[in-house]
Amino acid sequence: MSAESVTLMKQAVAQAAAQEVKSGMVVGLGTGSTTAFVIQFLGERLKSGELSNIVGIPTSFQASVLAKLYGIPLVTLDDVERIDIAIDGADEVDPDKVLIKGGGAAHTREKIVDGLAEEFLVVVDSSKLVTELGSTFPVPVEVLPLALSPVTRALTNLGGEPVLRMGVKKDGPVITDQGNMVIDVKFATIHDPAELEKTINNIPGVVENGLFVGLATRIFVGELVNDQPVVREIK
Ligand SMILES: O=C(CO)[C@H](O)[C@H](O)COP(=O)(O)O
Repeated sequence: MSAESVTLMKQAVAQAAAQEVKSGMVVGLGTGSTTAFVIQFLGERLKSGELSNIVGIPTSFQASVLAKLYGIPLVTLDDVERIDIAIDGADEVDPDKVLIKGGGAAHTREKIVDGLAEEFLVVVDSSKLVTELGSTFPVPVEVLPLALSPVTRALTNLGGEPVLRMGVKKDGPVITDQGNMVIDVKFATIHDPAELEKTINNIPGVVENGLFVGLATRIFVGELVNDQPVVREIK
């Protein structure tokens, strides 16, 4: 599929998701190329007066920069008692609505914000739908730098193939917004994602992993039908 087609699907699903936000809502702002469009569309709705009085909670430096660019007022978790809706992307979505996230190394803050939201709306293009979790994407694990070696060994002992994520246009590893590193772990199969999520997080030095189990409430999928972008919701 061409890059243009994927962009069309991302824009369509982002537009549909942005319509789910109502005036006065506290909105979790996800990270990635799909949610970048969501933030843009929310900003446009605010500017046109169609939407008013929303505030955003960013899940990353990227989300915060985009929100400021598009005029969405930002607050922190200290300022609000609830998050009405969080809209975020994913790297894989399985039939049970279990996700792998963290392609942008933002899964730690994403899990906090998305997990607190009354509604967590996932926005993906159809390429992210998988029948077997972990078949196309490794599980990202954020780790404190001092614990890199023991955590890597522990992940190997769990049956994974850990690879330290390296920067692009930057020598050395990717550094997260929290100042940590990311190990991408490929598992041959993931039989019990809930158990694996807990087991990985139980390794001393692990901050958070990208398995999102039981958090997504709605999934919007953008796809192309007869070359036209359409959006469907997975029930
Ligand atoms: O989890 C994420 C960032 O940590 C992203 O939501 C995920 O990687 C999907 O990104 P994109 O919309 O660019 O495909």
